[in-house]
Amino acid sequence: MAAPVLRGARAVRCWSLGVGPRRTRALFAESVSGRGSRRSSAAAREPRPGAHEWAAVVGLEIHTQISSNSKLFSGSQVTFLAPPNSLVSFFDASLPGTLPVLNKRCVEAAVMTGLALNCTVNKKSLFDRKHYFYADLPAGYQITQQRLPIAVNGSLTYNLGGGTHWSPSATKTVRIKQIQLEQDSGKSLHDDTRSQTLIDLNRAGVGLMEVVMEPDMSCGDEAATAVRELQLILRTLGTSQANMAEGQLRVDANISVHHPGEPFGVRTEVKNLNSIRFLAKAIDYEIKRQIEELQNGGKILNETRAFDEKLGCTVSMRDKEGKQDYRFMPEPNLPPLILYDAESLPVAADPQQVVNIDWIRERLPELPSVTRQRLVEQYGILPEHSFALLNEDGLLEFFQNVVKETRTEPKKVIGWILTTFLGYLKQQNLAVSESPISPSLLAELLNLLDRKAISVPAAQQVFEELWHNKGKTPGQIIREKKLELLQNQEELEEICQAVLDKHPQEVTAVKKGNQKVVNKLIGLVRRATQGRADPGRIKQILEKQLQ
Ligand SMILES: Nc1ncnc2c1ncn2[C@@H]1O[C@H](COP(=O)(O)OP(=O)(O)OP(=O)(O)O)[C@@H](O)[C@H]1O
Ligand SMILES: [Mg+2]
Ligand SMILES: [Mg+2]
Repeated sequence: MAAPVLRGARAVRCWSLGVGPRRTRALFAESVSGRGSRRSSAAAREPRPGAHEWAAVVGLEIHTQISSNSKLFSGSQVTFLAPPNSLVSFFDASLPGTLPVLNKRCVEAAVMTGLALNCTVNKKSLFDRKHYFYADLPAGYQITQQRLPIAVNGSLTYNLGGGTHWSPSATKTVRIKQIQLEQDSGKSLHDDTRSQTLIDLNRAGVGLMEVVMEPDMSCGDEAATAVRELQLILRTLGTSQANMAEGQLRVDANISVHHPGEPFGVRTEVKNLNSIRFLAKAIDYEIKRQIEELQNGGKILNETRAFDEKLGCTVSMRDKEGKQDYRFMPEPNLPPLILYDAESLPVAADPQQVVNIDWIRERLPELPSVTRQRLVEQYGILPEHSFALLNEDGLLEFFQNVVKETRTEPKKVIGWILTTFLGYLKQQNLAVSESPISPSLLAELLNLLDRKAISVPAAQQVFEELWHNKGKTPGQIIREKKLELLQNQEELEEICQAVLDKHPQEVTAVKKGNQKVVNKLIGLVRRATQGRADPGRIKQILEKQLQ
């Protein structure tokens, strides 16, 4: 049962790609009932179930830069935006006679990432040379792990509903085939005015993890959500900053289409996608293009394509038909990479020289999926809110600090954080760390609201003031602007009566049974008190006066 359910759900998500929801549901029903049931001779003449349907298959290769002060095999520094060619050792420039020296920090990062992604970490892995010729690869080969990578057979779970429409059924898992350690290349900068290419080797030799996923996804939205979850995990671990805009995380998307029940189609590979939005767009475009191509009697070539951001389409770069021969060979200058666990660790081992998998496992931080679950249990907030708290850097800490300092229930605090606070930040494009309001100020404001010293609209007004006038406290603002809630019952009763006296028509309508008009009257009283009266109390008084 699992496969058709998944496929149905996937296709629904992708129906904008030309696979309509009605047809998708039909496919689902057919796949279920068709299984194991004998087909009548009339049915046998009908086209096979799924023959007119298309299913898309997506598999990602993700290159992510390891957070480390130095490169994978040399001591050169790793810094973003350093002057060109200022971070290049003799080894990075491939001078003869130089040898690679493996960076332990990069190995630990790959082990940690592998463990967080439920992989088996190989106690022995191997390095290989992958040859290709490009000006920004001075050695003519890249050191990678082709035969035996550092981690294999993992999984990544993500939720398509994420921060808005979370539901258990939108939880998906993609299998991870392997994680391999490899070197990054340099950068080629094309100078069109002088028609020349300039080479910057600062990035040459920086440590990368290539995370290869199995072809388990089926549209841009799934790929985008999976990559976002991976980014969050990498940042939580501290193994990569995974910032796509700075090139620290780059995605190659492999895409094919086929008729359900038939073997997978020929894949194309869209290289070097550097934003989540473009990743989703490129995949959805490519699925649509391939379906159209096949429907028009064409063929899909096993080719490498690029995404043209301006035109929003993919374009052919080079075909893989004559499969590029990378002439893989074992890297002769690096011995097998041996890792240990508590059991295999030699007694006299120098902790500086060995990597102990168990030691790393014990120090894994709380992973995002566990944090979310804890937040839901601890604070009673909705699962989608737990996603939203993790999606913004520093937001969870801010929320927790507010909760610590206020009597207001976390369930109410979350509303202020996700609607008001985040709304203001977004409007001004600010990070949480740049907020003009501290957690204690917001907590103070919520305490006043909790004590019913002010109304909700007045609290919004105080928030606005706090945001724009640094240095003031909620108490000061309330006094200055006279925003205290009207506590005096007699005064409030007088205001209510005055409103009723001024609006005889509304009074008659209510008396005739039109209860909706009461809301209008409450609004009028609120206006008369400049939002300083509690709506619940106004309602009570009005109802009494209208009897
Ligand atoms: N039929 C298919 N449709 C879509 N994706 C596929 C299909 N078959 C394989 N894939 C995906 O293609 C990717 C293959 O990556 P892998 O690194 O193994 O090889 P490669 O792309 O040939 O090598 P390179 O690292 O040089 O790009 C995987 O992410 C896998 O899930
Ligand atoms: Mg690959
Ligand atoms: Mg590839």
